[in-house]
Amino acid sequence: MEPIVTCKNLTHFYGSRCIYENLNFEIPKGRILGLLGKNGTGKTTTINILNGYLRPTSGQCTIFGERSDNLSPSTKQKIGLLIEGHVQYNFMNIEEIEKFYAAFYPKWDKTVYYELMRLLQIAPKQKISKMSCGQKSQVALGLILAQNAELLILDDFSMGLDPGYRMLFVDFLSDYAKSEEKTVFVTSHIIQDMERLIDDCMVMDYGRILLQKPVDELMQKFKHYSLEGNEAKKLAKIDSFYSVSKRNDNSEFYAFESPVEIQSLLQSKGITAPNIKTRELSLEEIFIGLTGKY
Ligand SMILES: Nc1ncnc2c1ncn2[C@@H]1O[C@H](COP(=O)(O)OP(=O)(O)OP(=O)(O)O)[C@@H](O)[C@H]1O
Repeated sequence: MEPIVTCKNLTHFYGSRCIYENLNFEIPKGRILGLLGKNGTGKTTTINILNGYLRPTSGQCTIFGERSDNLSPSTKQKIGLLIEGHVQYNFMNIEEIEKFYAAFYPKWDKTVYYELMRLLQIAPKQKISKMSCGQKSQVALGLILAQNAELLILDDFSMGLDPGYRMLFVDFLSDYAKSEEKTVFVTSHIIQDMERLIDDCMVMDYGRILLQKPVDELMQKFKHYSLEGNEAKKLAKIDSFYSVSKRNDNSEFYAFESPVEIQSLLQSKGITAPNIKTRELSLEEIFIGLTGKY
């Protein structure tokens, strides 16, 4: 089956500044892809290209088989898009805004909207103007889900939500996407949320893509290693090691290799490490290990 989203050799420059070159990825039907990157690495740029708001400098992006910069109205209807996070019609209440939006979307499914509102304890008569920033985000998310789109593109979906509501929403979205076979592309700065939600991840650094992998594989293979003594200089010369540093009397690094492979790599570089320690990582720690602390 053809993937829902296909990006081939996507390259974008703002003026002479390269955001990235030759980005290739696909999102098969029913998968959730998370785009992770530090501030200003190009996540919103990618979302704008996907939505056809921005034409890439070169390369091509297709959605449901059509070029993203020339989508037909019927294909646009299949895409639910969260860009700003907030609903604008402050004078309406929860029920009124649902009815208003329903008129624009032929496949509108109010059940999912009211289910989410109930879970988040937002009453039907509650006025949007009297809601907090986080509550408004929740309404916006409910309205996106009710569109019953086949592809959901959610930029920074967790903006303004507190930890409890974020977890509620992430679990709700994850169950909903799996049961309805929705395809999802998300960005968020809150990486713990991504760990619970996404199937595949793409990590961006400034000017390039660092990595694309299924999250399970990433979490299984990428580990933190710590060995006694200051060997940071030698370790930094090993290309496959990430974020080599010295901490107190230890040297630390991150790598995809297994402990056995690490031992033989170290031996080949003349480093003896009888007491090397390995630690499994959360997705947030993996992100820091891959991209560095700053
Ligand atoms: N229209 C534009 N013209 C010139 N430069 C831009 C434009 N839009 C974004 N940029 C620059 O391109 C880079 C990537 O921006 P983008 O908004 O895609 O990053 P992001 O990963 O979404 O960031 P954040 O995590 O802060 O939301 C940033 O350095 C930004 O300043």
